[in-house]
Amino acid sequence: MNLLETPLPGVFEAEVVPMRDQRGQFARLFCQHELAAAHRDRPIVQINHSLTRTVGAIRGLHFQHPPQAEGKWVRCLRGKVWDVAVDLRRGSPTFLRWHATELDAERMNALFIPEGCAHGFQVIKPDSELLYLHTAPYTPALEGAVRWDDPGLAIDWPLPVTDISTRDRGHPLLDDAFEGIAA
Ligand SMILES: Cc1cn([C@H]2C[C@H](O)[C@@H](COP(=O)(O)OP(=O)(O)O[C@H]3O[C@@H](C)C(=O)[C@@H](O)[C@H]3O)O2)c(=O)[nH]c1=O
Repeated sequence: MNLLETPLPGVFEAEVVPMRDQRGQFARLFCQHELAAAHRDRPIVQINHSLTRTVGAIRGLHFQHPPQAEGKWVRCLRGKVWDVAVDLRRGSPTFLRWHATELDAERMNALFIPEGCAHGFQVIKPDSELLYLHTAPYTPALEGAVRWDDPGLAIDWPLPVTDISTRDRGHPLLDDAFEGIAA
């Protein structure tokens, strides 16, 4: 596994080097030791999966507030998505900046989104499946979100949006008083 820094502190991309033979391949998807610079000693407490059918569909941008702020590893198991992390951490040198990378099932690369960053993605290939490893349990009462088209973020989505949940369409925009969330 190769761990790559991104412009956002604490956001990392992990590259996987699958072992191939005549039967197919074998790949290590998570290794606390090899990914320690990103993952540190956080636990993995939930593993989730999603399927998103339509090219151009967007999910996000989601995070959880403390005391259940979560880090998550996001990987595409089928298809390809444009995956984005948004820095909402109060006092961060990259506050309100975003970083995106393509997560491609053929590359098996993953993105680590730390506590205090929102996450979302847009589908590039139909029927894309994502696998999430979470460091905190899903806690609906502490869910937070920012809107995919917030002008204060100006995220450069690669495709027109073709599908989005009613909830994600309705998140409020950030206002000038927003100072970030404690991570
Ligand atoms: C996220 C989540 C949802 N659910 C339920 C709630 C709801 O009935 C259904 C679908 O939930 P959502 O619409 O929130 O699913 P979705 O929009 O796919 O939510 C996900 O979006 C991406 C961008 C992320 O980063 C994830 O952490 C997660 O927030 O599944 C769980 O039971 N556990 C979970 O961890």
